Amino acid sequence: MTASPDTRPALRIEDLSVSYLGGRNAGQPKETTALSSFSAEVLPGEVFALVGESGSGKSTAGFAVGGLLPPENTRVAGKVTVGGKTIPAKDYAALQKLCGRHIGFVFQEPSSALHPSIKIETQIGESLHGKLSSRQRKERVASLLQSVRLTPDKRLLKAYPHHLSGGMQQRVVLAIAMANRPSVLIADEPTTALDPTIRKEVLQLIRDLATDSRSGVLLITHDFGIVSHFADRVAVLYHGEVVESGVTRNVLSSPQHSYTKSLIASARGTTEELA
Ligand SMILES: Nc1ncnc2c1ncn2[C@@H]1O[C@H](COP(=O)(O)OP(=O)(O)OP(=O)(O)O)[C@@H](O)[C@H]1O
Repeated sequence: MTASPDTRPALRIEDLSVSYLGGRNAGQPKETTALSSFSAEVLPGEVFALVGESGSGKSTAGFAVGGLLPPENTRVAGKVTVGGKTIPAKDYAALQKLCGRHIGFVFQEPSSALHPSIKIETQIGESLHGKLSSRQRKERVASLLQSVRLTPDKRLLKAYPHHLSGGMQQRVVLAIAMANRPSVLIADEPTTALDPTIRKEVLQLIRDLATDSRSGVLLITHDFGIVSHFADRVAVLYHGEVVESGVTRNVLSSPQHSYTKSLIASARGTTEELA
């Protein structure tokens, strides 16, 4: 039986392995295995967190899904299914074609995702695929801005990124990432660079966008406090391997692995901040 579109995973990753050839720094071994046989499914409308400390391979997983790893020094195996298409992870070009349409990305630094000398209205408008009249384009831009809780007034539409706060910039990046109603949004440390007072709002917005749009969210974070507040399910990554995964509240209430326990213990501050 074929699964109906809404029960089909938003993203399926099967046996994804990634090695970097030649270390990042002098003295590192010639080949670093960053990810070993990683598999995961993100369902429509859910937030699935990938959590681990620095170097555990989280960003590598997100980049691999979008075909965004440097081809000259990576070796990749496995499969990615998104938007109803299954693509070998080593076919970087085919995966890149899905970016912007079936896969949206949000990274840590909003200012580097936005063009510094293009107005907000134009940047969002240009990210919309398909044939649209200029009136339809304007309407979609306004509704996208509203969906990220920004008022689409003239002042914002005609603003350049540097006129906006970091939190507003990240909302604009989210509007662009969601512009073509992607199957999956990959959010890699989306609030790490933001002021602590607005982190909760942006995370709640990502949570609500998943629910409202039925996009799946792959939330990449080092912080179990964020996971505990905003993720439905979680996979814990340690040295490129999943050591534990499950429904967030179950993992939180009875973590099985000592590494998971240490991540939970070190997140107490954020858990309180986000409460
Ligand atoms: N361009 C690169 N060249 C060589 N090794 C790399 C490169 N990028 C990442 N690595 C290695 O791959 C492993 C996983 O790195 P990755 O950045 O995916 O981890 P991460 O969990 O996202 O960490 P962080 O939160 O610090 O970005 C690490 O050992 C890292 O040193």
